[in-house]
Amino acid sequence: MSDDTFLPPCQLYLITPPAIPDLEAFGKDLEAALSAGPVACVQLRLKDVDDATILDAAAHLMPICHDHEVAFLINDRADLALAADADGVHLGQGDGTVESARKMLGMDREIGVTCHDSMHLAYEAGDAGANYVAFGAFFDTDTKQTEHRADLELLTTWDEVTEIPCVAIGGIKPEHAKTLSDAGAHFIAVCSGVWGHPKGPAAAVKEYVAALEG
Ligand SMILES: Cc1ncc(COP(=O)(O)OP(=O)(O)O)c(N)n1
Ligand SMILES: Cc1nc(C(=O)O)sc1CCOP(=O)(O)O
Ligand SMILES: [Mg+2]
Repeated sequence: MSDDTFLPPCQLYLITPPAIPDLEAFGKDLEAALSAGPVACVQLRLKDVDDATILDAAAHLMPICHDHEVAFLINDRADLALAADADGVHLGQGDGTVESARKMLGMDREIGVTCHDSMHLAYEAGDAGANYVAFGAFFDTDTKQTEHRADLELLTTWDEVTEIPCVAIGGIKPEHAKTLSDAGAHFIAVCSGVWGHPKGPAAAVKEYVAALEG
């Protein structure tokens, strides 16, 4: 995700829905989404399911991502990222330390860290060796109950003071993409805006990509 020599200024980062009742059907949606335009990363974010379900979903979805040269990360659990041979893990503030995830995953896998609306948390994550930091929520979202609201200035300041990429997340619709990119986001992370788009995920990806290029 972070070692390409030529990258557009801001790329799309897809988050899966928290429940995937039909893996076959979701795999087709994912294939359509990734065929529609450039996506940097997909994060498997299943909630309230057992480990076997996460590993089964990873085994099904990761090859689709890799066929498109898209990184595949697992949310919350470095141990499952390792067991699934995923490209990395996304850690929240309660999901364990970067240091212990790094010990488990080594240097070749990505570790991203939720930093809410806090430069302090972002510096801590960066110092601990995170590959990216995530700020949010930028907008209202029904995907998750959020307690923090990030602003554009955070992205701009972070972009000015560090080389570590930052992700913007939370209620991001296509019309927000350019503003976040211009402010300094290196990735915009989207769940419902893609999987819940009335015209389907492929149309959604096209809209986000066009907005980012716009
Ligand atoms: C890219 C990205 N940013 C933030 C989050 C949120 O992570 P976390 O705070 O651990 O909350 P949950 O997603 O686990 O509910 C994320 N998953 N991805
Ligand atoms: C998983 C997640 N984390 C957030 C944070 O603010 O840390 S907001 C969020 C939900 C992202 O989904 P959508 O694109 O549907 O709003
Ligand atoms: Mg988490």
